[in-house]
Amino acid sequence: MPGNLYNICSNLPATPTRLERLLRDRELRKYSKCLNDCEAELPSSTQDCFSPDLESSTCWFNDEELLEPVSASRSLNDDGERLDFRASKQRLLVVANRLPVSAVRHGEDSWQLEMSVGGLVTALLGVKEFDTRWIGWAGVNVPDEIGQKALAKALDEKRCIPVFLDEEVVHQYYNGYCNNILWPLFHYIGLPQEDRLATTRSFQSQFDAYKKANQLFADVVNEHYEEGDVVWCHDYHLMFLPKCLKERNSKMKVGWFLHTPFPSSEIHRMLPSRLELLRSVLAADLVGFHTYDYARHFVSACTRILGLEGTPEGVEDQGKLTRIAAFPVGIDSERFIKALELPEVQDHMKVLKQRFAGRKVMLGVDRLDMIKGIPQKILAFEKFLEENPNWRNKVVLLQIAVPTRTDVPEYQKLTSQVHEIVGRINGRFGSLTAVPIHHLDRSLDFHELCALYAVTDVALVTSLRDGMNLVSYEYVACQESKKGVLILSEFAGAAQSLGAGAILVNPWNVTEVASSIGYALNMPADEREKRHHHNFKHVISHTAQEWAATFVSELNVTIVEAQLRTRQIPPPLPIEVAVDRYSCSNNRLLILGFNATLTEPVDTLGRKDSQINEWEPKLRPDLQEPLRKLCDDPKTTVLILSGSARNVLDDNFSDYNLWLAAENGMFLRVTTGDWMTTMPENLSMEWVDSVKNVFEYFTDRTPRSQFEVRETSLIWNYKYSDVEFGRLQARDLLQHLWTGPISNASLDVVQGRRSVEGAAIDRILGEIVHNKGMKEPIDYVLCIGHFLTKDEDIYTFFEPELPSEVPASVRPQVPTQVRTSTAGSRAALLLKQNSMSAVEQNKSYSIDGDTLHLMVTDRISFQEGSSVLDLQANDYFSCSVARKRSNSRYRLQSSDEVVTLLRELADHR
Ligand SMILES: O=P(O)(O)OC[C@H]1O[C@H](O[C@H]2O[C@H](CO)[C@@H](O)[C@H](O)[C@H]2O)[C@H](O)[C@@H](O)[C@@H]1O
Ligand SMILES: O=c1ccn([C@@H]2O[C@H](COP(=O)(O)OP(=O)(O)O)[C@@H](O)[C@H]2O)c(=O)[nH]1
Repeated sequence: MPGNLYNICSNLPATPTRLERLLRDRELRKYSKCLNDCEAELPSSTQDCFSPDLESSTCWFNDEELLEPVSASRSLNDDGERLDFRASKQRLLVVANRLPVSAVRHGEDSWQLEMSVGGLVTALLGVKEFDTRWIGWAGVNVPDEIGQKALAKALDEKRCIPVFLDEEVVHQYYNGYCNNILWPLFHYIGLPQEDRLATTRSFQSQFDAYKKANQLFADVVNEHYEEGDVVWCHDYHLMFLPKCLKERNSKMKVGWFLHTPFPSSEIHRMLPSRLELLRSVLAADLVGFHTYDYARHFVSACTRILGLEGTPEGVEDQGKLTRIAAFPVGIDSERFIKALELPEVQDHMKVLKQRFAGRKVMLGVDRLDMIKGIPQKILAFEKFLEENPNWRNKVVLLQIAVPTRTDVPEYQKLTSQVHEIVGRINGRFGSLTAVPIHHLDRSLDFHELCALYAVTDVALVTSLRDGMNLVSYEYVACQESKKGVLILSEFAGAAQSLGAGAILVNPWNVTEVASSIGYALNMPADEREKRHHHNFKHVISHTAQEWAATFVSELNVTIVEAQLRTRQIPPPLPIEVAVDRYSCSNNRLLILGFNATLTEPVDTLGRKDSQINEWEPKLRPDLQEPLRKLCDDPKTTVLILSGSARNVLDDNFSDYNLWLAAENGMFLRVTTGDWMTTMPENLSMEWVDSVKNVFEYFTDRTPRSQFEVRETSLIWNYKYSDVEFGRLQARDLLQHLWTGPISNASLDVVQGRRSVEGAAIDRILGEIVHNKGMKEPIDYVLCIGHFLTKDEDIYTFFEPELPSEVPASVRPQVPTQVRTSTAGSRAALLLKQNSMSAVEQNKSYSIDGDTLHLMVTDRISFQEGSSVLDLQANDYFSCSVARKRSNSRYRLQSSDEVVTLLRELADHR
């Protein structure tokens, strides 16, 4: 989950870390909710917050409830006084293509507002903690001023603000670019197959309209924006919006959330406007997705297509970090549960039960969209009937297919296709008195839908891809008494959350879906109960309210962090001084990066995607001579520290007398010796937090799995979980770890019998000191490299002035056996007794059945108190190469300047 809440101590330091800020926020929310809940128990006269009217059956939410004005959340201050949060409620501008209501015109200045259908609206209507205004399109063309004014007024009562789009823009932007290009592509359906030239032309004009529409949304946001507002942009319709907003006001807090899947970068790269869209989204401060998979795809699109740096936190471009995280949405479960008690809903339930007495009822509720897999669902049902004649008069499928995007030709084709299949099957298996499929081409009101959810035996969700699928959540919420079975597509985001209780299916496999129908219909009561229980627990504890609160909280914290981490551009390295101090010193350590430091500069973006991975760095020829001289100087130790693989360093440096650390320090060797493995032990907190987030996310969604934090490792154990589901989740978890938070970290993931483990160590320095048997302390350190953000700790590792009580978030991670003491302006490196040398920790593997064990052995310890570093502040030079912002003390423009510097040093023995 985003906003990991571990490692929180009660004594918060003066500068709280991100985690601490998030925790405070969450605690405050919980407290506030708790008070609200208590107030809900009081007689209504004592409440000053609005109670939703659930009596309305004509629309989902009544007027006041639609966007409930600020409710009174109360808390106590430190002195026990009551505080009213009303004044401090944060203003939230929700910007989405779709408003929660769609407008129908009844006269020149008269409008009727109807509830919009779709998961985005459902999710956002659950958001009640903020002072919210909703900006969007009312789903209708209003060319005249009188109409626009009247509609704006009607919407204002619901705290909605319209964006007026003319018919042509809607056609090109909404029907065209959004629903005919982005929607199918993001759901892996591909791009439209039309005449090539026509397609190219329409791509361009539709993309232009898309940008224009996004600018119109931005204009309305700007008009209503007040300083301090959070602007939360939603979905694929508004990928261009973050850029438009930030260009106008770089201080605006902008978040963007995608409700659909984000596809693999291989799919995204098909999009002609792939670069522009990614860059525009990255202008946001926080970018959210329903699942880690989608987030990972997005990060890899940014790294592969834009050539940017992916970090565990997000994507970094020239020192600007866009935070990327998973925020799985939920529903307002209480609303559904309470609705079941209402007389209207009870009446509907009674009618339905009578109508289908003696038959099992299966339910499908979808917008009539190709991603929902409606034909596949119906064909599977047909196959089930075909293979199970005994069920033919005993089961019925109710399919609610809400018309959607009806101006898009693909949707029109789908409607005819579905009608045709339903007709054929009803003709084949129906009788004079009953048909096996009841297909409704319309939406239902809230009460009817709740009743349907409550009385049906099986829900069938067969999406071919689906961002989340809230219908599955709603079904579970309404099944507390019946304990019906959920058959759920593994391609819906919800599969990751509800997979423990659902029967997961591949909707393309009609045979599998048909047999799952049989399994569900015959499932014994105790199994149904167990499965339902898992899912119900999840649905009521992961609500839409919590989703929004977490997102906004994370956005606020991201902004504070960005301000904190705004780093100075370091001054140019004073080469003369560096050389002068070098010549005065007796035991020097030179830590040199490789890529972009000792190699020719490479322009990543100038090369094609496929070339990025293939390029192999080569030591600059003009560096060979100075480097050899430096390596041969007995007073100088040279360490090449690189992300490159061992063979790359071997190829370039085998002939030199120096130390090589490959794969970001995972492997180490002196060129006269063999490669050794360094076993990560001291975890960088940044790294650990991201991994914990992932572990927590999966633990939360995999019943009976646990995760454990050990001194040197994190373990996720699913041996008590359902075997199949556990394996499935482990696979997703692993995949996410590899390509996401740990893609660049120095650690190993080990898969044992049903467990996933990771650990990290950085002890290279101790090994060098030990191996060389240094008698004199190191009195000069020069560290230069094009180290990326995640590796920048190397620059501050030796900082003599570093205060010892700096908060963990800004303190460089110092291995436990290597500590800098900060007496005066000197740093002393002490190696403590019983600490292990990195190199003496040898990893060995053994395979036992399907278990891979990893063992660590230690052999050597250092003498207590031996001081190996005696560094004056002015004998330490950390220097970044070709980076705009950095934690280093100095900078060099390019590797050309590195050549100049190393030549000079080589000439001063
Ligand atoms: O606004 P429409 O064009 O009529 O379409 C309705 C909505 O469809 C999509 O919903 C998605 O959001 C849900 C909630 O996050 C999610 O559960 C579902 O899987 C998605 O398909 C679309 O993303 C929305 O923008 C539309 O409003
Ligand atoms: O007649 C209907 C049928 C469905 N829905 C709602 O539409 C949403 C569908 O959301 P989901 O996430 O399942 O898919 P989406 O349509 O957003 O792709 C759910 O909240 C349903 O309750 C509705 O309002 N009226």
